[in-house]
Amino acid sequence: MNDLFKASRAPKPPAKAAAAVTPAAAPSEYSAKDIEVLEGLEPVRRRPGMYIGGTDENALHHLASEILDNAMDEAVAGHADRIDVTLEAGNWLTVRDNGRGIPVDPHPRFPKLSALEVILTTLHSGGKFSGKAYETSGGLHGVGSSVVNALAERLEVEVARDRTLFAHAFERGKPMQKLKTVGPVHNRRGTQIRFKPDQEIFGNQAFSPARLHRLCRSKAYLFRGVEIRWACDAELVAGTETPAQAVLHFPGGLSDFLAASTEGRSPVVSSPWAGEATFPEGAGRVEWAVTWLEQGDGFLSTYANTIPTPQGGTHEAGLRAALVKGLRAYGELKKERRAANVTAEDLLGGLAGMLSVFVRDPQFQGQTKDRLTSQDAARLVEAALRDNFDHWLAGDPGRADNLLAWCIERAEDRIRRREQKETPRKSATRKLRLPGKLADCSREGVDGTELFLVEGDSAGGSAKQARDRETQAVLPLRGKILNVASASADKLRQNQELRDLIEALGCGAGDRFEIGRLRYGRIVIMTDADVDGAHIAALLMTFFYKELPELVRQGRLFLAQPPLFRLQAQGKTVYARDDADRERLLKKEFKANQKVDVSRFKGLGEMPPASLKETTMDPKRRTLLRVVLPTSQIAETSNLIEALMGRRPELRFRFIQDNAAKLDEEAVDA
Ligand SMILES: Nc1ncnc2c1ncn2[C@@H]1O[C@H](COP(=O)(O)OP(=O)(O)OP(=O)(O)O)[C@@H](O)[C@H]1O
Ligand SMILES: [Mg+2]
Ligand SMILES: [Mg+2]
Repeated sequence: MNDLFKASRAPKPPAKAAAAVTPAAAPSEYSAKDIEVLEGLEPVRRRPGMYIGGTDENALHHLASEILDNAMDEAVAGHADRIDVTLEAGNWLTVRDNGRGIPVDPHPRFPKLSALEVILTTLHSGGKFSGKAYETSGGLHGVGSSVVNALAERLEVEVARDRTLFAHAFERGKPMQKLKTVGPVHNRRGTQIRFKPDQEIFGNQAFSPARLHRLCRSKAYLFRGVEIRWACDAELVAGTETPAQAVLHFPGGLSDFLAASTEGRSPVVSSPWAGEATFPEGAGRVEWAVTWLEQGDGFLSTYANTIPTPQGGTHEAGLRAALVKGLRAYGELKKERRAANVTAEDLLGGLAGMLSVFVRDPQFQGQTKDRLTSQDAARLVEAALRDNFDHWLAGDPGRADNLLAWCIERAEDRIRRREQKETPRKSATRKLRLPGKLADCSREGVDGTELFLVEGDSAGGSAKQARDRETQAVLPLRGKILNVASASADKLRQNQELRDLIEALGCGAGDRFEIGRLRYGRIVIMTDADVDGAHIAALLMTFFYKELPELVRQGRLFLAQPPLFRLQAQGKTVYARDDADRERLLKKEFKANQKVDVSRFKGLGEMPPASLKETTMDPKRRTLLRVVLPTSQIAETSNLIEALMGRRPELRFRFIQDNAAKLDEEAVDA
């Protein structure tokens, strides 16, 4: 600060020289006097972006993080075990801890000021530079609390230390008076900071209770030695899911966090990989909890000294390395050559996990700390996790084999997609282009092969796991496909979903249809057992009827019959197609007084792959409906389809239902 002060007094250039070069008041005049040196907290107010990444909602919440991080640092250092976070009406936020309290004695370098005032009004002042007062803190730059102070309309601090309560208040970074000694206190110690973000900087934006509550919850998961009490003005959360009050304390740590975050989603492995380890030579420690999800996207949340690092960094790199190397080594052990193809992307795509490190003297990118850059973290994390992962894999071979098979499948999907992209370039003559989301079967030709058309990516994920990879291919179609009967030929050709479908079939459509190039023996429409599903099935049937009638004529088009209900009682499970079927099965399959557990599938994506296979896909056990158009009725059918699909959308559901019923008599399966 003193250096800066001196710099602002830099000698001015001689007035004469300046006048000789440029006429006074010329617009291009630019000299040393234009160079400003901002003092105290002024730079923070002038350029908030440099300290909190902007002035948007994220930046606003960053203020809360800074204050909470300081309290967490105090807890992680072992001096506090309780933090109260309170959001009041008017956008006032209070964070109170029961730690040591910010020092209030006069600062050796600025004897007229308390350390508290120096901390809050001077950038780069703090107790976390040397690692003496804190071992593994999230704070390191010594700017956090002063930045918050600068950007707060008003900030009030209370410090309870040595049985005395002290108070100090600031407005936009400026002290309102000297530090006040309020008087003696008992049963209280620590720091309380209450502040309201400055509307001059943030406009009308206000703290989001949901976001603050989430933040507090994740901090409590990250450090089991702390209890965070969340409280919020009841009106701010009325009608929302955010509680007005909550006690957040999680002795299970990250494992609890992971369980809560993946509730209701089915994992690939029977139990997560979780644990903790300390780094050698007191360099810190690491805690993690990781699982893999059968469907949908995963997530990896990483933290360093309880600070979220959404852009990852070196700790994440260490985790990736441990996972990939560990899995490949396991593959080698199992003599599974394909494991060598597995990359971090294959492993991480469906991974759901959390990684939290505590390291000394962390390096982050910028004050918002979105990425950890400490070089040694990668090595420390990899070394600590690698052994543990190897043990976990070896400890339960069934679980490890599942994971390996799942990763190999993803690797092969990825390689196939890449090859498909490259094929047209390589061989212009063969011209085999397949849509990226098609999961093809390994057998070639129409003999015994089937293409399943499924509704949406999540059902697609289930179907891919439930299929027989040799003979069954899966193509997920997104959303409602175009209504073919009322769409122009041009529009039809532009529709991506239909183009993908035609590409997958290989035989062209309309006048370019060539049955000899058909790639599958059967095409099976597999949609959810609900109105939407029926609608999509109807649209697809119409499409085949209009564009690929030969396939229908040859009896290659089918409707799958996924169940809507699962009925379970003591070791017995049966599946029902609809309400009537359910009632029938309840009477037929179970005793009258038996307690039967009936669950309804919301969609195919919700069905465990094993059930989907058993009920709907496995050729030995399923029922398929063949779509048949007797030649004599083609003219009539054509009218019907035009009428239903072209102009009367409300009748679509009836159409498919009626037809399904009619077709039932023709139910086939070879
Ligand atoms: N709740 C608290 N309890 C005890 N000391 C605190 C508390 N909050 C802040 N301090 C002290 O004030 C100092 C300055 O805090 P500030 O947030 O400005 O910087 P920092 O935490 O050191 O680093 P960063 O800028 O990375 O947050 C801290 O280093 C710590 O010594
Ligand atoms: Mg801090
Ligand atoms: Mg400071």
